Amino acid sequence: MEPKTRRRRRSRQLVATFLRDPGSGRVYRRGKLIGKGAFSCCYKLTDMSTNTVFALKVVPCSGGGAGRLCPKGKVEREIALHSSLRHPNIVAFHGHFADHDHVYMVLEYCGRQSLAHLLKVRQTLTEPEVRYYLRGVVSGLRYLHQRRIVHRDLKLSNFFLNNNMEVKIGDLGLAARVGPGGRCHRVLCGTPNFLAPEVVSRNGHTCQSDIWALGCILYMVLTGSPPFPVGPLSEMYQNIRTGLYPEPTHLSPNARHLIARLLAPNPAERPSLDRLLQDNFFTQGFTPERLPPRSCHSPPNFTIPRPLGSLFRKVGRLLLAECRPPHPFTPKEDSGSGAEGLEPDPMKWASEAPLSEKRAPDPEAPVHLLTQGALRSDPAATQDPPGEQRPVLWAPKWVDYSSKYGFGYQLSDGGSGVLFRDGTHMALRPPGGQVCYLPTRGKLETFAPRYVPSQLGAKLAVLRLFTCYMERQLREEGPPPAPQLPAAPDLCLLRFFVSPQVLLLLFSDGTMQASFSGAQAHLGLSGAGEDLLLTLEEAGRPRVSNSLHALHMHGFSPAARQRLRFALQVLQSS
Ligand SMILES: Nc1ncnc2c1ncn2[C@@H]1O[C@H](COP(=O)(O)OP(=O)(O)OP(=O)(O)O)[C@@H](O)[C@H]1O
Repeated sequence: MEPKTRRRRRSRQLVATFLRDPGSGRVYRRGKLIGKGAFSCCYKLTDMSTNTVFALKVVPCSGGGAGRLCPKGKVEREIALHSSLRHPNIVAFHGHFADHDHVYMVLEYCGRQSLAHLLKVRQTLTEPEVRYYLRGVVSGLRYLHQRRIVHRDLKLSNFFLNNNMEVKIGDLGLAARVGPGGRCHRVLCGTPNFLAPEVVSRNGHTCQSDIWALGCILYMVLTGSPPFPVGPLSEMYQNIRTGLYPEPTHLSPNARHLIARLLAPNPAERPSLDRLLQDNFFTQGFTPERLPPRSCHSPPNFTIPRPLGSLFRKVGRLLLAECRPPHPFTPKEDSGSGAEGLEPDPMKWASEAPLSEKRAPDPEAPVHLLTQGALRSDPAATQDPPGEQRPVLWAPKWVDYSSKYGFGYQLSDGGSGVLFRDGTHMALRPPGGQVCYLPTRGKLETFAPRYVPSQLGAKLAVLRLFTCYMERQLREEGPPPAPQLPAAPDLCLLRFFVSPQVLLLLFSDGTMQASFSGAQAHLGLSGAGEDLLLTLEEAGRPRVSNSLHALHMHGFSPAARQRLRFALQVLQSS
């Protein structure tokens, strides 16, 4: 017997290296063999005049060709149907021609093969990836169904991926238009363990039979195995008819619920494509806008999901840019005297140039308070928000008087603090008003209010004045803040950045706060490690906190994502 490799090489040579489409006059160069199917082979193909790369599907139409002979009429039906379609999530059909031995279809080249190839490497996919791929598939399938076309062979190997990881439904060899009753001929075709109960029972394919296949696919990509494993046909078909599959208990409740909806034995109970996208599985989890090519080999890293990663990089840059050498604190005439000398002109408080433009302060320059603000701290929530309700410490009010004294803030636990121009920090801690002074980082001095040393009197006066001002002048809308865990005595503000649109604060416990004046919104990152907590708050909406671990598992909701995008836009323009 001839060695296998030699036989394969010879059958491949049967497809010429240069091919001319007599209809268009285009000349193509055949490239390497991509793979072989039951009735066809697929090659890489280059248009000689434009260098565009395509996939060439070659179907033999006489004995001795590239593969098994295709049933008569099948390829013509495939061409007639596929060539009429144009959609970003369907493999594009660019042309066809034939010679004595073969029919050639010039198709869009999908350089990253198919989801079947990907799953073979990865074993299972993460929920955000599955949402991403399914969104594309649903979009392509909706297009087909709107044209009364059922695919009838939806499976992972027919979901192709181009170089940009965009998913494309391909192989329309079994696709057919449904008749007036919404059904195709009552034939048993497709991949056996993805067949819907009505197809197994020979009641014909409908659009809902494709939806069933999506259920099988969802199950398979999340668990790594099909819901109805190949086995004795009668047993498998019985399980399909009754919708009996191993319960994937390790999946999220939303994933399990959607699988159950899709694998409803009664086709009428399966969701439509539009309803499918409204399922909690889609609406309560984050869907990446694109996936990196490396996700073909390993799970993409959603630990800091987009756009959060970019946002924190930007925050980091802005805060570092604000990092100036400490400047001596010389209140001179204001020293120890209390409020009068410091009382700023309220008209000037918000009228100066943004701090992003400011230079190192000139001691002789007139004193203006540059920026001030207040954010609503606890909007009335009428229902439990998704996510967690852990107490989060943040600064709803602030005063920027850094041109002369420092930056003051009030914390949600009722305490307040000032980061002085000389880099020292002083805070008043509730309930007794204990004074916590940090002359340098890591060195904490605490005093009862009456025993503050006289050399710190000026700073205490500034702190008191700021506190008083924030309490009196900067009113919050809505109810007073909810009770909070008190801040640690050594908590201090490390950095701040103020522009007309945004305030950024970085505290010594790693808490980062970004507050957006126009939208009355704020986001914060607090805690550490697995407990890192992202808090989003917006006027009129309940505050939502999510651990980064939960975001890693389930991703952002669309609303949270939108808020983060907004935050990023604001920061980028700062
Ligand atoms: N448009 C395309 N771009 C890139 N690769 C493709 C394209 N179409 C098919 N392929 C690849 O070519 C190989 C053969 O595909 P083909 O459609 O001929 O058969 P199949 O889908 O593997 O099997 P069958 O048609 O029997 O279900 C497969 O590996 C497939 O991933």
